Amino acid sequence: MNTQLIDGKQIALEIKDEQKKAAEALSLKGVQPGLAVILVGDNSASKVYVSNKKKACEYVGIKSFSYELPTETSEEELLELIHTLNHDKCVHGILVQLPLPKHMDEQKVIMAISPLKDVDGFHPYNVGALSIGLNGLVSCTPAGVIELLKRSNVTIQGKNCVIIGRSNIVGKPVSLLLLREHGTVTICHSKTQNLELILQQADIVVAAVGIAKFIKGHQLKEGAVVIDVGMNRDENGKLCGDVDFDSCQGIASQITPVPGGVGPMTIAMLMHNCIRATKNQEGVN
Ligand SMILES: Nc1nc(=O)c2c([nH]1)NC[C@@H]1CN(c3ccc(C(=O)N[C@@H](CCC(=O)O)C(=O)O)cc3)C=[N+]21
Ligand SMILES: [Mg+2]
Repeated sequence: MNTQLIDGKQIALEIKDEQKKAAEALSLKGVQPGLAVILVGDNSASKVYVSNKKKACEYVGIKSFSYELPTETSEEELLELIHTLNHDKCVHGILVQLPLPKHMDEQKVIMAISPLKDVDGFHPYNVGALSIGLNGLVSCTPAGVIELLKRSNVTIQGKNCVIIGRSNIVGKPVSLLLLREHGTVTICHSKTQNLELILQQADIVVAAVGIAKFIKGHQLKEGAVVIDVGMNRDENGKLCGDVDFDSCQGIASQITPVPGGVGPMTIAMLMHNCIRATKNQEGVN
């Protein structure tokens, strides 16, 4: 079996180019998409992510409004800023970078964002919409996983899809999206018995456990498609996924690398969500 690489960086670029065209079309109608990005505190990883998101906005033609607040900011002040942005006609998307400092209730903050501007798809309204098949904003990483499969010509319908991990930000929404695409979905987690047996049946594996190189090639069915959502550091401090990439060579039919797989797709789908939110709020196509 010749294992094909799923090039997330390239696919993300294609999506950003599509969104750029969409932004140009909006511009001709006098509409300028706007994204507010809020960063509280000085988590160095968060700073890098936020700057990458702003760069993507610039590339696509979305105006970004940046709010960098000190760690000591009160929850009340943050809620007030969100309230102001909810009513700001120039802002179509609001992103509050997570994690927030410990003295803030993340759920409360997310719930303060207007569901129409919730480009992260984290608001319970959008999560609920996804679960009953309504057309809300879908969380970026899970949407990126589906987009990678579709653009790599992977059939989801009828396939055994095994998701390792049940988090609210990846495992659960990915399972709902795969179900929406008519996959046969199994969610595995730390209490799952006979994981090896379940994995052996998987046509599509989505790994989102947060353990470096947790899944090995010999556990896969021959020809499985592997999407690695993990972002870990290996023993040498190098970025690596939840899948032992090298051991999957010759066994998987297609596989995403880390970095260069799902990560860039998260940002591309954020751009997609910003354009969608803009069209919805402005009442244009
Ligand atoms: N409100 C909120 N929304 C988020 O979407 C959100 C968040 N908070 N907090 C943190 C996580 C993490 N996240 C990533 C985005 C891009 C890459 C990415 O582009 N990764 C590249 C480069 C990785 C590197 O070199 O460090 C890659 O995998 O190739 C990774 C991770 C978004 N998150
Ligand atoms: Mg990610």
